[in-house]
Amino acid sequence: MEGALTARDKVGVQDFVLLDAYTSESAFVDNLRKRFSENLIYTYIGTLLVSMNPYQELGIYTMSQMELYQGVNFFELPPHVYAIADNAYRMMCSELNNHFILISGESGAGKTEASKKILQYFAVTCPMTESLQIARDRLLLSNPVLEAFGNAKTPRNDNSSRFGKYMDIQFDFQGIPVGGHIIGYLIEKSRVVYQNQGERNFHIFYQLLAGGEAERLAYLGLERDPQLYKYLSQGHCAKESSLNDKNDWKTVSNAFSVIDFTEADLENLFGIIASVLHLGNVCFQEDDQGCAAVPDTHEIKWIAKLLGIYPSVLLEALTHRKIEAKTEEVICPLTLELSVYARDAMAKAIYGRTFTWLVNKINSSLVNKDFTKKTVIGLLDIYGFEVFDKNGYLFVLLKDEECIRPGPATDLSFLEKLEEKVGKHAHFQTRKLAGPKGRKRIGWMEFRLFHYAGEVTYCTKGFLEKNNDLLYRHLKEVLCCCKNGILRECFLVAELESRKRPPTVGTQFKNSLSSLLEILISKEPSYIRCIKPNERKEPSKFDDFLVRHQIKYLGLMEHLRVRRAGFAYRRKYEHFLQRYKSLCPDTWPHWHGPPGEGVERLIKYIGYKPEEYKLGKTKIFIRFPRTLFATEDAFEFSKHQLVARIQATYKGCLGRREYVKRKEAATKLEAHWRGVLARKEVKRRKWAIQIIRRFVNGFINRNKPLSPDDEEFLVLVRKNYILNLRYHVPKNVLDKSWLRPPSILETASDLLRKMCTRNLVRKYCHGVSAEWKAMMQQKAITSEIFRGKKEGYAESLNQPFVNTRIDEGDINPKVFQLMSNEKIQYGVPVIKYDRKGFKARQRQLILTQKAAYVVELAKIKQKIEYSALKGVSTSSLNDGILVIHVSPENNKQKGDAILLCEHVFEVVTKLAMLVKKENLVNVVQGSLQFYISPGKEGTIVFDTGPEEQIYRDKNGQLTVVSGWLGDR
Ligand SMILES: Nc1ncnc2c1ncn2[C@@H]1O[C@H](COP(=O)(O)OP(=O)(O)OP(=O)(O)O)[C@@H](O)[C@H]1O
Repeated sequence: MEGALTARDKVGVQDFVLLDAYTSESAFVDNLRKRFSENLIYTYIGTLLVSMNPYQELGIYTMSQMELYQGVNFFELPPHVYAIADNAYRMMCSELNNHFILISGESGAGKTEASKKILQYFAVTCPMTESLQIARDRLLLSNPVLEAFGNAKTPRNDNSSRFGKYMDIQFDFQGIPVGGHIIGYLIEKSRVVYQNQGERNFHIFYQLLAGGEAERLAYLGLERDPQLYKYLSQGHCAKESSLNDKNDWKTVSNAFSVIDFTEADLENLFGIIASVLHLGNVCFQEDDQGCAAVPDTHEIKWIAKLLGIYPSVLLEALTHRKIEAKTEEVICPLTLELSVYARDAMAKAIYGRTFTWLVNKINSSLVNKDFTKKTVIGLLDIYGFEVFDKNGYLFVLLKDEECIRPGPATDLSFLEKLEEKVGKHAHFQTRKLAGPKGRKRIGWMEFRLFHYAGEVTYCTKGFLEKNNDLLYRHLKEVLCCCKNGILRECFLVAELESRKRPPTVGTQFKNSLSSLLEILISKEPSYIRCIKPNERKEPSKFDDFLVRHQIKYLGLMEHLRVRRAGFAYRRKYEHFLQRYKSLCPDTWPHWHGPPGEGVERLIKYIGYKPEEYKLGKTKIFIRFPRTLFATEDAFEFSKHQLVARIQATYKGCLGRREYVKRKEAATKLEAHWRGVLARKEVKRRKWAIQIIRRFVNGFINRNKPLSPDDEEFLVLVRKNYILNLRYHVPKNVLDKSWLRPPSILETASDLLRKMCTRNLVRKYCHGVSAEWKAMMQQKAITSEIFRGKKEGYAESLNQPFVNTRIDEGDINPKVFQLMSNEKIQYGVPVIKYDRKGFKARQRQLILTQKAAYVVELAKIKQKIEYSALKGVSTSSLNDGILVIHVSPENNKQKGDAILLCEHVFEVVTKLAMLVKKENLVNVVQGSLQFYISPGKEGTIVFDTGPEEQIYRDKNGQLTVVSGWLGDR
């Protein structure tokens, strides 16, 4: 596609600057025709775009085309309206300045279409955020609404704009369209009440009738047929096949909802539109006095209802006029003609002001409430110049004078005034001033101007009236008091109070122009010149004459000549320097001298040849586009390097900043941490000092009464002692060991020791059986008897007493036998038990029954108590001799028994326990006496020796030798 496009562009030249015969109008037209025949409707003259209306869809406004032109250098692609839009946009973004695109051309040449294409281009290609989409939609949808109210069908253009329009599109710093502002200039109000043959009123009337819902029409008192309305049918083309009013109504209704119109707004708005239609149908009749009267008030009632006025008040205002005479107000009736004038004036006034209200309303929905700095691209679609047979209006200031002149002013007097003032001007002619030849072509009421664009004849009929644009005060008062919300805003009571004459159309136009100039002067311009190829709106038809005519009055040849002869490009020094300063080290990044000198230095550095440029007072002029393109290319190239450098510098800067930040943070952290550590250390040392001090004090005051200084020390001592004691607690009752306490803990230690012993004893006692207990009691008695008295006692402690111990060997008959063998008649009392009691003592030890032993002893006990047991003797040495002393009751009875006993301690203890006699046991040292029977008494000598023995010595004395201790 692109390739094909490029190939087709070879048809003719795409920039008139490249035309060889650039002074020839024919060559110019030829080039246009050639390209037009190939559907190439756009051609450049330098940066100006010439656009031919193709009157057909060419498929050159697609999304892919928009993408193609986005961000591309102006001359790199074939000429296009998108290239103009993109160029302005990119310049605005890069230079952050304001731009406007001026679109001019005759009516029907394609200005409105071009501005719509530009708007769409921005809407599609500019960056967008979700929140700003609504602003974009409103910008786009404001167009159909404005067109419905401000466009109309004319013979030249089915959708002719009947008002001047300037639209600002506002962009934020990122190039996002964020809002807009529209200025409407001088809507053609006269169209509301009158249309020439082949023309229509504004579209909205027809759209409402064709598309409005039945209920809405009924509410407004309207019928669908536009022919029924005088204001819609004068041009005899109310139903135009090329226009689809029904569909357009839908578009407009939808747009209303997006641009924040409320239901009340719409009711008021269509109330006004319907009122205008009803007004047109109000008919007047002349009464007998020649005054105007309304025979049928049907329409009046509808208007009164829709605008909220009393019908009688409205009726009076349409047929009467208030005249202020000194202090009085006089109401006088109007003639039929003046009533018609008043009616039409009212229709024009309410439509005209409603249109202004509409523009303001749209503006308030487009306003961007963020007040950050915006850059704008303005779109100026200026009125199409129309060359009619009769031109009814010319904006000449001189006219104004005639309107406000005292005395009767007529159209003829105006013409005379013109002749008087500008009659001598070469471009002005009237019938009177024309020569005999020209006179035939010009009427009495006409004058002719020789415009740059061509000759135009103007008719002065109705001139003053149109210029006056007067709405009778009476009607104004009525409208100021009406209930319709929109009209209440449009007609303010303050206006009535002002005695100033309202500005004429001419003055309004003049004012608009000067304010427009002010808006434009601060912006960078781009131009689009639209050309209409034929009058019949036919595609592919190229009317040489018509085109030539437009080329002429659009000044295109002139423009081309200037381009070729002069300098293709001119730029203020500041802007040029600002853009290209990066190309020269002296001007980059800042030039501090005058901008002109900076530019000089810059172009010298980049090597401009003298013939390529000229330096003016404030601007540089570059002769050839190629010079500028080369500079631009160099700039593009340097941009990348610059970007890299800026990026590197910026990154470096960021890096350094980050480094410094981190370093500072690290230093802070370090300092803080050190502080924390130091404080901790100080605290620790302080604590240590205190502890040491207390310990020292503790040592010093160890033997003094307790003082706070010793406390720590004591705590430690206590703690240590207690902890140590854990491991040295005695394990049993016999263990008498105990950890030596420090002096301060002696009392505590004693207590603990007692507790411990008690505990061990309790534990021990719990574990002691009855038998064991009994034995222990016996052992206690043993202790009483023998402790410290008899050798071997300590060793005996470990030997338990056993109830079953007594056997034949226990009370050993050995001694007895020893005695009897020696024929010593020692009698040993034999204890015998029979059931009849203690009867006999036999010389026999008959204790065979172990169990009987105790029993026998028990029995013996009683007997011995009664009878003869006097005591028991043992030696203090380590022998087993036991002598039981008995005092015989008679001579027959034997006395003491001498026994040798293995377990002497046990036996003696048990005996003592049985007998219960105090001091029963006698532990003797050296020897003991015994008595068996008279004459048989003797001594037992106890001795120690290396060997145990018992023997009788020569004297018959019994000697008992016990082993040295340790041997047993
Ligand atoms: N680029 C185009 N492609 C296709 N058709 C176009 C193009 N430009 C204009 N037209 C056709 O020409 C008609 C008239 O164009 P447009 O309304 O833009 O003229 P204009 O210059 O704004 O006229 P006026 O000054 O009367 O408003 C459009 O309705 C459309 O049918």
